[in-house]
Amino acid sequence: MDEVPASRFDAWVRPLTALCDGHGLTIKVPNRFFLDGLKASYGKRIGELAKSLVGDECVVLYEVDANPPPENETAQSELKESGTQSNVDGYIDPRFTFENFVVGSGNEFCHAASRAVADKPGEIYNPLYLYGGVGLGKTHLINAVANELLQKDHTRIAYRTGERFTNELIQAIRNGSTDAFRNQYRQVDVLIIDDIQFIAGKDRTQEEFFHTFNALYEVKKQIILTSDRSPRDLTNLMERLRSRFNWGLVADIQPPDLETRLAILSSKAELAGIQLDKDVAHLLASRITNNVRELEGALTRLTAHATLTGRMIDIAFARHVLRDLLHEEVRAISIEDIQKKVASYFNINVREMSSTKRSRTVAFPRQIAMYACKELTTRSLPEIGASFNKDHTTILYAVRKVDKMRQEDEDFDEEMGRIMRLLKQ
Ligand SMILES: Nc1ncnc2c1ncn2[C@@H]1O[C@H](COP(=O)(O)OP(=O)(O)OP(=O)(O)O)[C@@H](O)[C@H]1O
Repeated sequence: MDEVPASRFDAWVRPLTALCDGHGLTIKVPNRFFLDGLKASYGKRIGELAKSLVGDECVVLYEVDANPPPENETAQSELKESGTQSNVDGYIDPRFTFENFVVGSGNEFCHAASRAVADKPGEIYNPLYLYGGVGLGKTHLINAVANELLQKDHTRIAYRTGERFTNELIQAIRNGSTDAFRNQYRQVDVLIIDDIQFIAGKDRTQEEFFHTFNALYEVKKQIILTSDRSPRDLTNLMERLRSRFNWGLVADIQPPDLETRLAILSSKAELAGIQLDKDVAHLLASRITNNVRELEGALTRLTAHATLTGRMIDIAFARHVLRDLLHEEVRAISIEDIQKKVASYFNINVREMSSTKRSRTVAFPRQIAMYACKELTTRSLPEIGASFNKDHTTILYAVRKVDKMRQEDEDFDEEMGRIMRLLKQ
């Protein structure tokens, strides 16, 4: 109790009930919302205390209590006050903070840009447009910006997914309440839209968003957007929106390298209050390479299995529990396989794949191989680049070029289909 101020003790510790059975500690919490806040604020410390009380092998399990004690509302109201969620229209996830975001290759630029925006919203990078593949931390970063802003002052934030923005607009049109729809967005200091790609191809939504964008931008309110693609690659997007998305800072997030994946695992394990064996961490980080969400999911699965069966998480256990996930990765096609097969298809020497020759007979098959590597393996652009002796921008260029050709040329698309099937055999 000495470690936590009285108000926070009442809010976060008093509503808990704990049960210790000699191997582990089960903590009952009043609800899911409370659980997220508790883990983010005290998960690490609870894990440490449990170990010092019960022993190093102690596993902490959290359970949502079906019959919570009546005084449990304190934490929610405390969260509302400290995080001033009342200034928020939408849900900001309290778990996603800058403190628990691991910075490494692939995300450092997006991280720095997000930090800068959290420091000076509306002033330097407006809009901030973050894009990149699935599960790489975009949502985490934009929530971190929002959480940071909520700590500092009374910034009013609207947080939406592109899908929800669209659905709300459809609803407003149906109800004849488009004015109210418009107004709610124009009164905020920061507008955050996750997965803005969703509005592409939806003319009315784009039109509405265009006006909201202008209204906020003119009065220097911060706009933050995420997408799975760069503005340039968002087909079916109005040109005037595309150009606006480029007015501020466009930053791409790449899959983390091995070192960063290990650091993320260790941070997530620490937050969950578990000790992860080095070899197991290495097994996961080297096999699950381009999606942090999957990496986190693997860790959660391992922990749950270990807790339920009372087993230690060692390599054999991890291989068994995650056999489907790891097996799939083992079977995955390698870059070398692709280089060999594409070279033989086009009748060129496999060494040309990493040579500097630029003649079309060599350069084009090489670009096709680069494209196939991106499509069929889980390797990141820099990793693919290294296998071709090129940097990641050359790979990106090749991927885009082949993609575009496939869209525009039916015969080529058919041939590419054949090549891809061959590569998968
Ligand atoms: N660098 C990181 N440090 C800590 N956690 C991370 C990091 N990158 C991603 N994560 C975690 O991975 C999970 C997926 O991240 P997030 O939801 O932000 O991905 P995303 O890029 O928004 O994906 P999607 O495009 O599918 O929405 C989250 O739990 C997030 O906390």
